[in-house]
Amino acid sequence: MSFLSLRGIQKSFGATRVLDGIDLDIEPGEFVCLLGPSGCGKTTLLRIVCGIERADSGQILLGGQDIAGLPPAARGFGVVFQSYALFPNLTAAQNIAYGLHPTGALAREMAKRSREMLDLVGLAAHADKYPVQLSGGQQQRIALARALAPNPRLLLLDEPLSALDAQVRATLRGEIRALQKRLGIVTIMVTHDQEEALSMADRVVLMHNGRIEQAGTPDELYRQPRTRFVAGFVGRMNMLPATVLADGKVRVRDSELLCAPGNLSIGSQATVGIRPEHVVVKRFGTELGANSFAARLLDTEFFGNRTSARLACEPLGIEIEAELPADARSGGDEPLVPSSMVHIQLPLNALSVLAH
Ligand SMILES: Nc1ncnc2c1ncn2[C@@H]1O[C@H](COP(=O)(O)OP(=O)(O)OP(=O)(O)O)[C@@H](O)[C@H]1O
Repeated sequence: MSFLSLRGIQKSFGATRVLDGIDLDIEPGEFVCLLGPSGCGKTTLLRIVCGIERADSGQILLGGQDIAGLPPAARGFGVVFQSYALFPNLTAAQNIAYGLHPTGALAREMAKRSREMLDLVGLAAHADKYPVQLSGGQQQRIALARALAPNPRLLLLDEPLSALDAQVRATLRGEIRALQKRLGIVTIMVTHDQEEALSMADRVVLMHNGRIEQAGTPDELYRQPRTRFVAGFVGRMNMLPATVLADGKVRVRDSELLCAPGNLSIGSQATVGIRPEHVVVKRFGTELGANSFAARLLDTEFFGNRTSARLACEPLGIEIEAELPADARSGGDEPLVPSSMVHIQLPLNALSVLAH
C-alpha cells in the first residue's frame, strides 16, 4: 500500500475545472515535486492534500484511510508557504515552539524541541532573534523548523524558495533535500521552477490544465518525455514536425530520419524532439553516417562552461540549437565562426518521437 494515494481528485471554481481527475500514489520516504506552468492547479492540489481546500470529488488515502473529510489540524501535516508566515512578535525559538501543541508537554520540553529544531536547520545561534532580524533564507529555515517540530507525517512545501535570491535558493535546495532524506519524511513540494524540481525530487509530477501530464523520475522526464508539452517544459528541445513513414523511420521536410521504434501509426503527424546537447556538430565534410546533414552556423553564445550554437539546416527546414564544447569557438585548427558550414548528426537514440 502506498503512503498516500490520491484518487480521482476533481475541483472546480465556478465553471472552471481546475483539477480534472488527479490519480497519484506517493511512496514512503519520497520527495515529490508538483511542477507545471502558472494556473495548472498544483497549488490547489497541495491545498486539498493539506485540507485548506476541499475537493469536489475523489479520495485522499493516507495509509489506506480516507482523510478527505478531516480538517487541516487533524491531518498532522507540516506546511511551509512561499511567504515565511512567521509571527513577527515571536523570536525564532518561540515561532518554532508555536507549532508544538502542548498536549501535556511541559514548556521546558517544548523549548528543548525548539532548540533541537534550531540545531537541525543550523540556526542555534539565532534563537532569540525576531523575524525582522533574520535574512529571507534564515526565516524560511525557521518556517521549515516550525513545520517539522511536531514530527509531522507529511511535509507540504508551497514554492518555499521562490521569494529568495538565486544564491540562497541554491543553498536551501540542497539543505532541504538533505534534511528530507535524513528525516525520511514524505514531502510534496509545489514549484514552477523545473531546475528546482529536477534537482530536488525523487519524482516529478508535471501538471498541465488540471491533469497529470507525466510523472516520473527527473531522468525519465528529461530523457523520455511522453508528450510535446513535457518535452517543451522540461529542459530545451528542438522540435521538428514530422510524418511517420514506418516503425523507426520518419520524414522531416524532404529528408528521412531513422529513430527508435515507437507506437505511432504509419502516416500520422508527429514531432521529433532532440536536446541541444545531443546534436553532434563536426567540421564540414566529416562522415557522420545516418541522420546527418549539412548546416550553417548562424551564431554562438558563450556561457563559460559551454557554447550554445544556432544552426540553419536547410534539408530539415529548421533552425537547430546545439551545444558545442566550450572551446569550439577558438579551439581546433578551423574555428567555428558564424557562416561556417558544418555537418550535424541527430543520433537515432537521442530522438524522441512524440504524437503531434
Ligand atoms: N479560491 C479560488 N477561487 C477561484 N479561482 C481560483 C481559486 N484558487 C485558484 N483558482 C484558479 O484556479 C486555477 C489554478 O490555480 P492554482 O493556484 O492551483 O495554480 P498553480 O498551478 O499553483 O499556479 P501558480 O504557479 O500561478 O500558483 C487558476 O486559474 C486560479 O486562478
